Amino acid sequence: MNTRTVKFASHGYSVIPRLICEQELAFTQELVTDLVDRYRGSEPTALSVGVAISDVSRQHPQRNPDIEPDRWKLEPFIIGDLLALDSRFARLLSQQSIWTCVAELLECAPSDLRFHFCNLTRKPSEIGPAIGWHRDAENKYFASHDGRTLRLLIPLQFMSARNGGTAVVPGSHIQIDTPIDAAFCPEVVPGACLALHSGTLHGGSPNRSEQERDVIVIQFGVCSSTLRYQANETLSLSTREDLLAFHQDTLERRIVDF
Ligand SMILES: O=C(O)CCC(=O)C(=O)O
Ligand SMILES: [Fe+2]
Repeated sequence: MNTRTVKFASHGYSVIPRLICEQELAFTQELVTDLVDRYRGSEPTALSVGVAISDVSRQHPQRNPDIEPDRWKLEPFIIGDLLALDSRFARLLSQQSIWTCVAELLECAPSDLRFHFCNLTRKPSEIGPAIGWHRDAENKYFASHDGRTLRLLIPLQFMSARNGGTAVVPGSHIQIDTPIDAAFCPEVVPGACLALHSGTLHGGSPNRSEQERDVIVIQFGVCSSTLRYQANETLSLSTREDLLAFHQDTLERRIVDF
């Protein structure tokens, strides 16, 4: 086992430098800009898989103090099922570096890994809401019985405490009663990522800075796990090969359409 895997197992999180290359990052940023524009332009498919800043602010006013929900009905907080909205996200999701890294952290062969889902979670500058303290293992969207899932958070801008970065409580996946006072907000540069163990307590403050904070969240699991909850998202439970084939197919269809 390498040092990163040992540290991840004991701390419950890891900052992985240079997960994706500059070119991949730039491509993903373009896709996200497009997607956010589609949401702001009220495209029904984008709205149907999203949660607006207005929704979260109305539902949890304490998470977004002083923000008037009605002003932000077309500002996305979360956009889910990215592959359904733009098949080009398969290019990011099938990156070899991502699968190698996740297999290492979940201590399995890359062929045993499964993609669960991905989304875009945003804390827009000045109006981004806080995210309450939680453990992903307890979510009712996509979770396994054995807790062997992992989330990668890939920020598209520099992420830190200043712009509502994701704060983690180190060791809280092992020591269940670790106090939240022990939380720490790692700095993550674009192209790097924050990997989270499913049992690690995490959350984050509102973003009142002038910097955007867009994060691509990807959840992975292993093929041997049975699932407690399973969402119906495009290509859920795919292998890397399935995603590559989907991506290839999309490229060929685009060429034919052209
Ligand atoms: O966006 C964040 O800071 C956290 C997102 C998160 O907790 C999750 O997707 O599980
Ligand atoms: Fe989470």
